[in-house]
Amino acid sequence: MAPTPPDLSPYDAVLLGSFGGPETEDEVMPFLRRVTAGRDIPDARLAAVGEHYYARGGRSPINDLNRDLLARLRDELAWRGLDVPVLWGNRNSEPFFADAVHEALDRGATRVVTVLTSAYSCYSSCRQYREDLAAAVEAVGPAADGLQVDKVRPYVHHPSLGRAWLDNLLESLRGLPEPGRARLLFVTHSVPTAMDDTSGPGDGDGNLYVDQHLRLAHRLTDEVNAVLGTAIEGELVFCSRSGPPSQPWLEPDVNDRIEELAAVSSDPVVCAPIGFVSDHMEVVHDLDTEAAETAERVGVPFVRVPTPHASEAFVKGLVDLLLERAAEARGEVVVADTWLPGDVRPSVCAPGCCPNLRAAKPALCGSD
Ligand SMILES: CC1=C(CCC(=O)O)c2cc3nc(cc4[nH]c(cc5[nH]c(cc1n2)c(C)c5CCC(=O)O)c(CCC(=O)O)c4C)C(CCC(=O)O)=C3C
Ligand SMILES: [Fe+2]
Repeated sequence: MAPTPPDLSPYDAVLLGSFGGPETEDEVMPFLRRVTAGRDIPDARLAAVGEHYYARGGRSPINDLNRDLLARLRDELAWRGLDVPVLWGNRNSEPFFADAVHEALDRGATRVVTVLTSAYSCYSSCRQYREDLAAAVEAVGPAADGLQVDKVRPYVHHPSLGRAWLDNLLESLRGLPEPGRARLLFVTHSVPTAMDDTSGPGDGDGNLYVDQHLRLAHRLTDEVNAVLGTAIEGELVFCSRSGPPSQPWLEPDVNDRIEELAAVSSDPVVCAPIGFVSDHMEVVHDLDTEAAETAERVGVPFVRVPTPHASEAFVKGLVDLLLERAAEARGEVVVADTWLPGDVRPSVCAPGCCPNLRAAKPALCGSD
């Protein structure tokens, strides 16, 4: 019997949704103001982050990486015989979500399925994207009345993401003279503790953001040790804290932890930035530049594990997630593929999940 051909109906367009970044020096300050509008980010922090961008000619790697991801998503969809427009939109730089909505309408789309470059649950990783999608549809006006925008579930649990990280971790560890002596630091973006406390469906205990990272970190550590026959220890650390010093953010900071570890051992630290899917500024600046310098200063070897971006398994997994979402939209019974213990999050967010702690705003892709 021939296998059933993949079916993306009822969707007639795919949207790759991302954070965005500047591409020229002139775009740096407007981008930073857009990202931090209405937030308590000290001026000194903004100036410092501006310098990270200026040191690279004002160009963040994120948009180029997304152009590449877009091309590979198109190839993978075409390879599976799926002929749909694949659009790209960002929260904080061109093409904005509203540009993507215009393009969807121009291409005759009526129902769009979105996949984000953010895999986790919390306000910054999920609801803020949903709010910005709602604002974009609103800004386009009546022309967008017939357009429905859905998204795939937070995909930290998906086996393809886990396996892409596992492959990259094994390759990095095998490059060391004594892999068993490595210390694994799983790195993600710090957020205010209040944002982590309220992350999740709203009827639970919160802390879903940290919990999802811990589950992926544990599984990866176990798999690595099983394959290599080692007893490597892994832990979760954070990067890119901003906010005023008075506001508590998730800790420990990756640099502080490297210093602490160096005080007791000169074993190598292997940093896997599991909070990110590609090498954007948090990775190339905060890890490859800053954390690498910290490690050098305190005398421990530093290795940074490649992000899943370039992995074929990762792109195939994103297409599997789009197809899973389509089957769900058609009312089929879907058993979500998962690599981690604990609940898979739904693709339609619950009312009040991962709340905006400043102001309630309309959001798409939810049941509220
Ligand atoms: C959880 C999370 C992710 C991961 C999920 C996802 O991928 O979305 C993420 C990604 C990113 N964050 C990015 C850039 C920035 N984030 C900032 C500020 C903030 N991020 C926060 C959280 C997150 N951020 C938070 C709580 C703030 C404080 C202000 C606020 O509450 O909103 C600032 C302001 C300056 C500063 O304070 O650092 C910048 C410039 C870029 C682009 C990098 C590039 O250009 O290559 C990317 C991918
Ligand atoms: Fe950020």
